[in-house]
Amino acid sequence: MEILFATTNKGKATELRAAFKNAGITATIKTNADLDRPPVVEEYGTTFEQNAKLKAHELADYSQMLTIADDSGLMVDALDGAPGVHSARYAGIEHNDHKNNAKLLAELGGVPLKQRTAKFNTTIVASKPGHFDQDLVVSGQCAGLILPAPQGEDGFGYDPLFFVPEKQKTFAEMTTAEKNSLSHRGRAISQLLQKLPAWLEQFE
Ligand SMILES: O=c1nc[nH]c2c1ncn2[C@H]1C[C@H](O)[C@@H](COP(=O)(O)OP(=O)(O)OP(=O)(O)O)O1
Ligand SMILES: [Mg+2]
Repeated sequence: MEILFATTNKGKATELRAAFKNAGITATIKTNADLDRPPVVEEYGTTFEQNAKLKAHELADYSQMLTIADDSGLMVDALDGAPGVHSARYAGIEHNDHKNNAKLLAELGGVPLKQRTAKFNTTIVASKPGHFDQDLVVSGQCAGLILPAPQGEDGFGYDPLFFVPEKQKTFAEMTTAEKNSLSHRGRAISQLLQKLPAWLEQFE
């Protein structure tokens, strides 16, 4: 089986491929980087589900492949749920992981650790070209704390700031397998893998 993962984020692709492999699924996962001139999707939705559908539908139309997309974000309680759906462009137009992390630390300046609670969400949509009314939608969440300084070198995005109390580690201090075992994305992927076989049967 060949699946397009409609993403420009290499970290997401690494995690999804590892999770599929760990579950014994021998699918070939392509991403936007494997396509010739893939469209750039404007993520103007107000929910994770809307943005995941925008990405899945545009790339499914373009590639005519079975396509999945992931829209994720970090909700920080002390910031009333920000950056949320705006997590990728938190630092503005010329955003990158480093600038986004710096902005998050600045916004939380002085807030004590106990009040730095946060939650990650991933929503994954699976879409079949021509059948967007039958999208499969799954989600996963993970609770943690935003540290006052980065810790760890692995992962991507906000990983060095996201501390998981049960493990006493940030996501950036975990292997891909360990992060997948408890992360928002790992949980969403396990939901996806549970539901995918029955969902695919509808189209046979
Ligand atoms: O596990 C994660 N650990 C740390 N940070 C994370 C994670 N998952 C998403 N993030 C960050 C990356 C991006 O700043 C934003 C999601 O934005 P989001 O639009 O879903 O992803 P993206 O623009 O990086 O890639 P794409 O839309 O092409 O799939 O939250
Ligand atoms: Mg994005």
